[in-house]
Amino acid sequence: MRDEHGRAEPFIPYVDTLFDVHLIEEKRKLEEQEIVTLCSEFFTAGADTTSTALEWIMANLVKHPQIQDKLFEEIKGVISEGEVLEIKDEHLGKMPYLRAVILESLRLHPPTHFLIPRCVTKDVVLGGFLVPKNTIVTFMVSEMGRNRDVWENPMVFDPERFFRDGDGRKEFDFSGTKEINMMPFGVGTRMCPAYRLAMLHLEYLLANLIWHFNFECANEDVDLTEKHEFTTVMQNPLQVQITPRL
Ligand code: HEM
Repeated sequence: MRDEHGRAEPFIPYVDTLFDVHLIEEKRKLEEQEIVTLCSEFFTAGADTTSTALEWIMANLVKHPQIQDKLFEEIKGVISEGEVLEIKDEHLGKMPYLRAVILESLRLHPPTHFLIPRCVTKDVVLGGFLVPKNTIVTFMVSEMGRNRDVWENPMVFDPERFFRDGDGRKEFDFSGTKEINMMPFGVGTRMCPAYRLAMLHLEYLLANLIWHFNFECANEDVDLTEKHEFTTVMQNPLQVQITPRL
């Protein structure tokens, strides 16, 4: 979707909406400093997460060249002759394997291994355990995506797993209203407000990178050891040899 200036919709409304926020209990609008803080939080929350996600995706595509080739073939099948310079958002919806590659990487290597902690507001019995009021609860995002009871061969990078359950175009349930088997963006009222933007960014960046270049490992093998920083990054950053595709 694009606005009247031709800009993709997810990029437009955030700052505008902050000017319209009305704090009902305090009966006031946001102050300038609050708007600046929210904008800065938005950049921090968005930049590291997206770049970390992209690094893990590229690492897996370098480690598994046959998956990179398959992705390139999908892109080639969508782009018609003469339309070679830039893959645009209207092409992305026709690339289910592209989306599956990104989902598979977010399952196995979610940029944030924990959600923002929650506090229990009243005593709850969950799975036979009492969770008392005021308990701080943390959700282990990476453990969910690697759960053997839910995912077959969870440590194998296999984008095809997102097709086995349907025709591959079935929309993945990010919000977790139907089922929750992974939650790279969290779920519920505090889930990542920018998950659509993040997916669009990743699809756009990845499709254009793979369309123009071939990525190969610059070392003996890709080391997928993790290191916990603000996001969970590669301990040994990815080093690649990049060749333009002819
Ligand atoms: C691959 C990229 C991204 C991932 C994996 C990601 C993941 C997450 C996660 C797990 C949370 C916490 C959700 C919860 O506790 O339930 C979150 C919150 C948030 N994210 Fe993202 N995010 C990404 C991209 C972005 C982008 C691009 C932006 C902004 C442009 C953004 C802005 C935010 C904000 C503002 C919050 C806090 C929401 C709140 O506290 O209510 N994120 N994100």
